[in-house]
Amino acid sequence: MKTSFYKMHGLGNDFVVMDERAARLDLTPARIAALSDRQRGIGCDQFVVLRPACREGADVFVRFFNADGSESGACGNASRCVASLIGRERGITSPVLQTRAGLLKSEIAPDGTVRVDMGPPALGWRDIPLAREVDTLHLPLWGDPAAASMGNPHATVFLEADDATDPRQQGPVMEHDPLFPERANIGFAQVRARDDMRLRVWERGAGLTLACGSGACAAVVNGVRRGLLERTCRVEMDGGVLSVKWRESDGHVLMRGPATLSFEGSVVLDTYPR
Ligand SMILES: N[C@@H](CCC[C@H](N)C(=O)O)C(=O)O
Repeated sequence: MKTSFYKMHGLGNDFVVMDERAARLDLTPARIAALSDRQRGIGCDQFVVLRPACREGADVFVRFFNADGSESGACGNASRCVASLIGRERGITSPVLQTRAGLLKSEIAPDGTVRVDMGPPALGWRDIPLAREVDTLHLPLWGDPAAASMGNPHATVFLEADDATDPRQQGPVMEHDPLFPERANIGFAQVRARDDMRLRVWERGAGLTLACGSGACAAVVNGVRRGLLERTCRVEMDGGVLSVKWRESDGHVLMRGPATLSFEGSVVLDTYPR
């Protein structure tokens, strides 16, 4: 029996989306990792599963998995993609996504770009989470990173504009540092102006990706906390640009960017190890 999927991306951060709203699929972490494999499976950075919403006001419940099969509470780029999918399916412009990190409101603009309210960041060491009490604005790690959770753990290193650090060297070491009991996504930011930043993100469970939505939100929050950025900032990643605003009135972080459907396909799940 074939199971259909959507292949989508947000600025080149790519996703396989499977729908469990009508019936549960036999998706174990091992099978998700096998399907996410770029040589032996469909291939993606994150694997997204849709379920029926169980919270009042939500249109769909979304679960995010990394390519290694681990689950994450948040994924900014996939949230925009799912919002655009649900918007098209239901003919609505403001889908509400239920996630492990809470309800996320979205707005689809006439040009197809999507704004997602990612909610407020969590900045306390227990909430990120960190293994012990430290100043979350200055972690005792290489590069003096700042930490924040956007529903998933992030640390942002602020590099000089001409710094040649390769995220593939420092990223995996920092992802697995014992200070992060659930591992972490590591952002490498270069502030170019108070409203303009370049960012590369080594993602937990997926490696270096072309863009990371929650990483862009965390980097803006950390840049503002460090006094380096304004609350509204352009974030340029290798896959393109996101616009991020850390709203003063309620502390929510708003992220706007594109959401693209690449193709639809189908796969025989039983041929993948479970
Ligand atoms: N690509 C994402 C984040 C995906 C999850 C992350 N790797 C984690 O494990 O927390 C985004 O766009 O936010």
